[in-house]
Amino acid sequence: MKLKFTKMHGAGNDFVVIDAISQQINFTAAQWQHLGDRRFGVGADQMLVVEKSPAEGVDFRYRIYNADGGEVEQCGNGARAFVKFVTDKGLTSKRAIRVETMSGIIEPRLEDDGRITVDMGAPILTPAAVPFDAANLDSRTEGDDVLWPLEIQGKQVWISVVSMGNPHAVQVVEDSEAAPVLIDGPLIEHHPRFPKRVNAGFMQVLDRHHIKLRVFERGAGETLACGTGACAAVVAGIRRGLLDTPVKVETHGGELSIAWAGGQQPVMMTGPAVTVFEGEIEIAAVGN
Ligand SMILES: N[C@@H](CCC[C@H](N)C(=O)O)C(=O)O
Repeated sequence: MKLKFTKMHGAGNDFVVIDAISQQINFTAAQWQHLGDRRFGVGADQMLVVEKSPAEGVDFRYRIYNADGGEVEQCGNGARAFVKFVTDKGLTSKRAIRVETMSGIIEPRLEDDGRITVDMGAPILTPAAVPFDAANLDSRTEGDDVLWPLEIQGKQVWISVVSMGNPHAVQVVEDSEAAPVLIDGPLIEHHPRFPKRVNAGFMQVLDRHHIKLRVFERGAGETLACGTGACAAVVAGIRRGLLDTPVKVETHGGELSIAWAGGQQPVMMTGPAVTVFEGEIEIAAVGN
């Protein structure tokens, strides 16, 4: 079939966005991988699929597939791209949109300056719900946070575990540029303590309102920015007593602003969404 798509990015985290209201989409993992492939397909960190929601009072549903073909629960930068997509395509005239994701309903809002703010909901901090297997581990506390020791190839790193609908392991590093993101990232992603794998964040604190962040994403490798990773890092940093809301998050692809008042308050993420080009690609039948 011929698929119409829009190539977009949010702070360099890039997406193939697909209107599944006017097109019938039922791809295999191999077909998602093909779309995400930077040499043989379009190339993207994630594929985003926009659908109508069957739920009352909800405007849309959007589904998220990582470049490895796996469907996942949440994507912060993707939520902003989604808003620009449905607005630019005339699929809604609302500025505040209720959208269903695999991990629940989020509420993005288009700002006057063109940036998008997303209410990402409250962070989930119970290890089992992340999910993280904390059995027989000796944790330590720092501020209000609980840090867990993770063994990776004979060394120990201390991580905060946070779910923003999807799982994150966040560690504080002295220098994010020198951090072993490409070596430790995949080991953390596949660590047996994370039964659904995990996104691995490496955060450098510059001051109480400013961090640098690199994220090795589950199913996509290191990306230029990760929205849920930025939310998880700021939550961990505030709980550890290192940061105060709001926090500017500097990534390799741009800046995000994250605000969180603590506890069960929602994490608010503001940042850009950009359309790169529109295209069409032939999708061959591969996989089941
Ligand atoms: N890039 C995203 C997160 C996408 C999903 C993630 N790789 C996962 O598997 O959970 C973001 O901006 O949040």
